Amino acid sequence: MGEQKKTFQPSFFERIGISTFHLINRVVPWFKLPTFLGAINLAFLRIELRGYNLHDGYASASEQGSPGDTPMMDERFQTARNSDGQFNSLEQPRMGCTGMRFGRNFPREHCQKPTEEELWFPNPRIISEKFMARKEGGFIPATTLNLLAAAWIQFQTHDWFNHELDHENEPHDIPLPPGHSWQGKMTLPKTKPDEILDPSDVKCPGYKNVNTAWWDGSQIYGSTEEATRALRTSRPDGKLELAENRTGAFIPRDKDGNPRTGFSDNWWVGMEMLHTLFALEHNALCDMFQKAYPKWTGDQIFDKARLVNSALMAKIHTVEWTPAILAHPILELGMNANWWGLVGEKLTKMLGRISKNSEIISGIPGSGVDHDEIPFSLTEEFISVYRMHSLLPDNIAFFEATHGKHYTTTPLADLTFQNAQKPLESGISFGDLFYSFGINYPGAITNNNYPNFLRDLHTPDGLHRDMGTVDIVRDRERGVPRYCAFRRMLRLSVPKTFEELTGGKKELAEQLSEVYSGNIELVDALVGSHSEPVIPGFGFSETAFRIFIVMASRRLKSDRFIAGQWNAEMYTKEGLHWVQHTTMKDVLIRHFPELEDTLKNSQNAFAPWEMKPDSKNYQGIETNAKKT
Ligand code: HEM
Repeated sequence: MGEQKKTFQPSFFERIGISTFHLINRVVPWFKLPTFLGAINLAFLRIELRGYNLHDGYASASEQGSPGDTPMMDERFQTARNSDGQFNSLEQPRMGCTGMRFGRNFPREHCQKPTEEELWFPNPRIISEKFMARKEGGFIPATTLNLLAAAWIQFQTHDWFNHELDHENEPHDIPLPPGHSWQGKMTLPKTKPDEILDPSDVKCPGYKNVNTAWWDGSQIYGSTEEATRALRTSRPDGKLELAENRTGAFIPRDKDGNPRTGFSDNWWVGMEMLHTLFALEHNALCDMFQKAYPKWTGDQIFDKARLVNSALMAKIHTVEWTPAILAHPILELGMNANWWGLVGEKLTKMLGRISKNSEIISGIPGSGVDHDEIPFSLTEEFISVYRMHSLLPDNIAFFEATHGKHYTTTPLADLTFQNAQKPLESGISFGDLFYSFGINYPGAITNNNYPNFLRDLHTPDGLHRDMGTVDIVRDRERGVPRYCAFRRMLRLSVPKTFEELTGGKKELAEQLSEVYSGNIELVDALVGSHSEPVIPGFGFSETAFRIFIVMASRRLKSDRFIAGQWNAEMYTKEGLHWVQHTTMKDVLIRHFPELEDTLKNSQNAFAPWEMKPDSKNYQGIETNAKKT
């Protein structure tokens, strides 16, 4: 690979910072530095990566539209999120919209459509069997997290992205190696490429995001204005429609039994819980606004409640979920700094922003929008690193929330799609469900930890997929570079041997070498990420983490409603206070007060909750495992 070109030039001061940390990191990696210095190191690393690792999915920025070709017909969207994602950027109103292409973290010439040989070698089904399949009784729990953390990240990804599949043309016919069984042929619809707008799209096709790319709660509000309208009540109260039965409120169903919410694919009990929770939070916000502003119309109430609810989810993700899964003091400081700045939460809550524009001193919200010269989109590589299917356990153990009595343990496979409400039907309440998720472990993101039901998954659209195979095929199909190239372009060291890749795990190195014919350059990004040694406290690889460094802050920094008009004029004083003073724990207790006692000592709602005495008697691996 030749020298990578930068898409933007850091300032003189930033270049000095970057070079200084390069020198320091030759001796000490960032994660071994004292906490404060480590956080500064990450801040400069982020600037460096922004220069190299942001690339538009279009050959021309004109695809982002202009006020001339995409006029704002309704002034409402100056101060409200548009469900199609339009007008977040007033200058380039189609940016981040439903149906816009995914971008790239690597130059497009390095993300080309594979040849048939490249697509199928080594055979993705063999990879799934060798490196993904969970062995019988071999669930590897992530003991620093709870199952809510797994459900949360799927819930968030449903806000951010979804690829469109091509159900009309010939599907992939995945070659099955001799002796490997599957019911019939293993076919998979191809990812639908966008039309060719430029000659470069032939070699590197663009793929569309059918969700808005913004952090706008589209998983609960929908990704079109029409979808949003259909989810609201017919009353002028700004609320989302919820159904009600003796167990409380829940997401209503359409005539075919599908959940009526913004994004209902890949539904299971975890989605049922989080969609319900944040629909309830939206409705609580509506009550608050109606009281504070009795003259507001239903639209005004809805718009502000959505703004606040979306910002709250972004904040919970930034300062709670991320430090839980990347449990390292530098990340704790760094992620808090993304929201509150290095001056910290207390001072920012008390005084507001003390630095007008510095995201480092006072955090990203309100620091000013900056796309780093590349139109905002989420990227193919961002999706690739969120392929975290191994977070899902085989079974979920259910308990009663107040005393902790064990009810039952159910295979997760029996709690998906139409069966997501099964526990509620058997008398387990939402409060019980949250308590149970609070003490169940998710799976660790590592080799051989895919739940087997996902490797034999029948979805309501009639498809039958091995998600291990699919995860590999999708990355290759969409031109995501393989592990070594991926690391090289993220300016990380590249292993020369399989043993170096696995951090000295000989047996794994041998298996990888065998499957990848001794060619380390062929190792898939996902397999390499699952095989490398992890930084202490981290729930996923450093390779994946580099993509997060760039993208986690970008989602905030590009958003007009977060980095831009982050003020009481946009959010109201009550709305801003709601975002800044609410945590995941508060949301849970607001809607399920029975959880208050359990959560009173919890520092982070995504770490295992304190168990009630009766739950401690349960011996299953779901809640009881040797701490790692
Ligand atoms: C019971 C739970 C789940 C089910 C049934 C499920 C199923 C699926 C299916 C069917 C797809 C589309 C596959 C294709 O491309 O043909 C998919 C994609 C994906 N899933 Fe899951 N999944 C689940 C949980 C999760 C979790 C916990 C995560 C963690 C973040 C996750 C992350 C992803 C990602 C990143 C994609 C790619 C989306 C895209 O291509 O745009 N999933 N999943």
